Amino acid sequence: SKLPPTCDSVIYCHGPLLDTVQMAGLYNDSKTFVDMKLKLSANITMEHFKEMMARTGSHPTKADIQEFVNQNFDPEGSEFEEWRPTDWKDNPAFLQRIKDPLLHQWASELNRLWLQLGRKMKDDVKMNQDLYSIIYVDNPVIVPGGRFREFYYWDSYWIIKGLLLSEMRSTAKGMVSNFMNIVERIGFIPNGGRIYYAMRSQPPLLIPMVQIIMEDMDDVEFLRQHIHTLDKEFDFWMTNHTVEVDHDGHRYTLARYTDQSQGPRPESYKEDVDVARHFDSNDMKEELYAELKAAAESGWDFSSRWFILNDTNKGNLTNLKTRSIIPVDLNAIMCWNAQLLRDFHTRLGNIDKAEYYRNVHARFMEAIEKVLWHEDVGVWLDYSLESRRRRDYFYPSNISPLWTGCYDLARKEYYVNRVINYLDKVKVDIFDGGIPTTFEHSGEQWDYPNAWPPLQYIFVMGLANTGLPEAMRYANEIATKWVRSNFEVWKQKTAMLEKYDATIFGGFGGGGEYVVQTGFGWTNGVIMSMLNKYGDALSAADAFGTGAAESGAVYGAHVGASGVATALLVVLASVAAGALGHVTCPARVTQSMRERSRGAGLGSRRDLGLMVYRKRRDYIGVSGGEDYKLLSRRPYTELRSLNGASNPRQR
Ligand SMILES: OC[C@H]1O[C@H](O[C@H]2O[C@H](CO)[C@@H](O)[C@H](O)[C@H]2O)[C@H](O)[C@@H](O)[C@@H]1O
Repeated sequence: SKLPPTCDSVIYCHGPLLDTVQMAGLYNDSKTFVDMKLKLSANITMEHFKEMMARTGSHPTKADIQEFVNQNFDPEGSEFEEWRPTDWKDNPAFLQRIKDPLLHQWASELNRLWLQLGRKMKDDVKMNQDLYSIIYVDNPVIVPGGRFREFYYWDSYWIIKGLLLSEMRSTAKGMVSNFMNIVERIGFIPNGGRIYYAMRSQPPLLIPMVQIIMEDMDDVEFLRQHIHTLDKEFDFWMTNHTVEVDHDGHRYTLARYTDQSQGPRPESYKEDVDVARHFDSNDMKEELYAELKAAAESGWDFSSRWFILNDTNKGNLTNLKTRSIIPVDLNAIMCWNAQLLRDFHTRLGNIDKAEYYRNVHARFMEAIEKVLWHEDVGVWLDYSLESRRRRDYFYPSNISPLWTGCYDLARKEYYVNRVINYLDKVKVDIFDGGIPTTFEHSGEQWDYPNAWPPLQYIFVMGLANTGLPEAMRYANEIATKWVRSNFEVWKQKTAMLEKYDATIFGGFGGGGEYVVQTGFGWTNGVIMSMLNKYGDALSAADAFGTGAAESGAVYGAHVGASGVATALLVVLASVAAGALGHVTCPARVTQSMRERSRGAGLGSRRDLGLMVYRKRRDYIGVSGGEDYKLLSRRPYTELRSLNGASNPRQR
């Protein structure tokens, strides 16, 4: 049977008007047109469109189409009025936790950015919803920024984290209340706050949003008032997104992203139609559109993570098979949701419901363990429904069960040790600008070399939450790089970006179908969270006076006193304790580091140059500075290849 369009509107979601305007390519960004406001009703606008088509013999020029749009639409952004969040304050308490004066000042400026990202809708939107593509909500929201002028579902989790640190409780709660209202009206939360997003969702983080609101405010009445809405959203995901997976003679229920609508994405209409030209039949084009929309639902639009070509992740957008992949992170989130709902219902005294969710949680735990965990690889991996095989590629989401606590906590050491070994093997900690999204250079924005804020957060907090020293050190190291690299961009541009470049210290993200956006909601929330967690010890630059990991991201072992003698003692003690494989100071490498350091103006450091070779990992620790630190974990070979080369960080 025929699927419905992305929404009913013949202006914003389907039909000849949308097709004519979007295919004319009037704007650099296809989203511009579908965010415009109608001057008159949809019916009258359609009459004007038909007249224009008749006048031009159904072959309007670009100028004819531009004139039609100018005469019938107001510019994008017409739905908002001036708004200053009433709960904004200039000195929230979390700032006091940040000791480094530069980072403290930066955090204070980030706190100020909420003032630029707040949006309140005009009353006219409520009264004349048909003239707008924006979905009306009662409470003002904080948007991501740039072209993203409406709420985004999963972005809002990190935005709300930041708002709570900024003590903007009423704005945060208002956003969650909007979501509750939307679930009641629409049945689930759309990808973003526009009607053209209303047939797909995004990673389901409403229930965790309520959890962080509860942690902050402990408002049981709020929970009681909305618990049924949370049940409803969870049901939506269970009903529409789960599949049965036969594995090793057992049947498991797991979730995946999908789409049940017809046609290209209205906000990227031309882009989608152009990719669909590779297919002849309408059915195949529709299959592609569904895969594109399912990928958008995942939040990773687009990525080689969703390509299947001969059971690999090679290819391009024509190879998208999002609906055939069971993603680790979605299932980790579903499992977490079930656990939180169990906790919420227990708190409210709803014993039967709590028992129901205890069961659902247990089933997700088992399915994640049996289908997605791999003892031999030492991590969780996405699963292909096509080949019934795991997809053994690195993604930060591979470790998301650590973040959501969806693994057997009684065997925590086992899982965490395996995961750390895995991370050492894939060597994702060698980059100066954070953890890359994948190792594939596809040109898509959720691929190498881009590094995305939510993924850094999931990665860092996942490791840190385990409470185990090696994992916490790893988390600290990545958080340090991320904060410093974001700060470097801020120093250059006074801007926060939606994504960065993992391979370049202070590098911008790129690729995909639109230019990198600034603002930026989740980026600010993630940095605030990291500064809140690590700000008591984190500095804007390391002991060498640079922020780059090249000269050493802080590894974490800060060992007082000074000098090589102390350092050696510490190293030997570490070896004795089994932390390092063996110690050697290869003269050639030591010499080259000295030269490089001198080149960087660091030659006067009297104790610079001790090298520690970590055999187990083939990584090197570098000592330096007044205090001894174990620093970079860059591979030995990479340090060698950097010898004498110009600084690769400079663009
Ligand atoms: O217009 C193209 C796509 O834009 C959005 O995706 C990207 O931005 C979102 C807001 O920051 C973010 O949630 C998403 O992860 C990004 O990939 C939108 O969500 C897509 O649906 C849309 O097609």
